[in-house]
Amino acid sequence: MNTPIFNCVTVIGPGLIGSSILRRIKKDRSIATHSVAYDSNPDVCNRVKELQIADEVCFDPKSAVENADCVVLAIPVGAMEEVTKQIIPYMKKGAILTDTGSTKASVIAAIEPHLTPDIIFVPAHPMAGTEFSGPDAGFDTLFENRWCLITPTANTSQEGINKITTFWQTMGANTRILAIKHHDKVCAIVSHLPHLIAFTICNTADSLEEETRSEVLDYAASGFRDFTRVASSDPTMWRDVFINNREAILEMLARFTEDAQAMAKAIRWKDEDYITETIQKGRRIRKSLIDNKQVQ
Ligand SMILES: NC(=O)c1ccc[n+]([C@@H]2O[C@H](COP(=O)([O-])OP(=O)(O)OC[C@H]3O[C@@H](n4cnc5c(N)ncnc54)[C@H](O)[C@@H]3O)[C@@H](O)[C@H]2O)c1
Ligand SMILES: O=C(O)C(=O)CC1(C(=O)O)C=CC(O)C=C1
Repeated sequence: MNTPIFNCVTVIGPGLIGSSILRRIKKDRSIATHSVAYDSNPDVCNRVKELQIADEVCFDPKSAVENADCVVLAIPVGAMEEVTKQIIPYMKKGAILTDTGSTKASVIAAIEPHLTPDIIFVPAHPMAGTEFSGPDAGFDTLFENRWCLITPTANTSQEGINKITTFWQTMGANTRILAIKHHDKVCAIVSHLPHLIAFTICNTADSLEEETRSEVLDYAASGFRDFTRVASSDPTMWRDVFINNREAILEMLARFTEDAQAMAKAIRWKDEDYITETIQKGRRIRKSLIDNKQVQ
């Protein structure tokens, strides 16, 4: 076997994303010879033990990170600062610290001030997931053929970028380097706004008068059903994403609102061309996702 990328990888927060990384390491030892898991919730630690997806489970952050060559923070973006403060004093010199957070400017701002010069920080974000969370939700093929976006800071070394690129590529992902602000704008439109809309449409349906609300549940066709899948995502994760990428999300929401108003006007004035063109654009986007194998 070739030399593994890392001797020891520690995953902090073995939920959907973290447990998928651990499962992939179990399957492919060229990623790491040893894996460690730690979670602030002891029930999660015990479940990871039962599932046997990590070589070692720790119940405190210090012992979890002290032998790691790479520590992956797979926790909600609002918890990044607190956990960084807990682990930095105990990390090995020259170790890599990386994360999977859905927002990047806020995560970097939370982590960077607490770094010591001997730790290499490589921010990353796998564009893969589901509406489920927790250690039971993960699976080893989650990152297969999906993008992982890497957003180096001015201090990230090329060696660190190369290692994390190989780490994600070995887990099946395609990688791309993005500027931090650009990442947050792109994710605001492709991921954060769709979730905001899904949560909101479900709330709107729920606040209808009783008679209509029960019919929503009885007759929900696939259009509404698809929104409910996205809307069943984890509240802590999404609360943190909305608050930590608020500028970009509010900008995309303003643009969306303008376009929705334009569509409303076209419907009011029976502007068939505008309506048809808008629907055709949607169909073209769906087709290009299918062509790029990003949906079945
Ligand atoms: N769910 C997705 O689709 C998805 C996709 C890509 C990236 N992400 C990002 O990856 C991260 C993890 O998301 P997830 O869906 O795997 O979440 P998850 O809820 O499945 O798992 C997160 C885990 O972190 C633990 N945790 C929370 N605070 C902690 C703390 N202070 N110390 C230690 N452990 C702590 C929780 O107990 C939980 O087990 C988030 O930053 C999220 O934005 C999520
Ligand atoms: O596939 C889903 O259901 C997801 O919500 C995954 C999804 C997304 O919006 O695409 C969610 C958050 C991320 O940070 C990346 C991926």
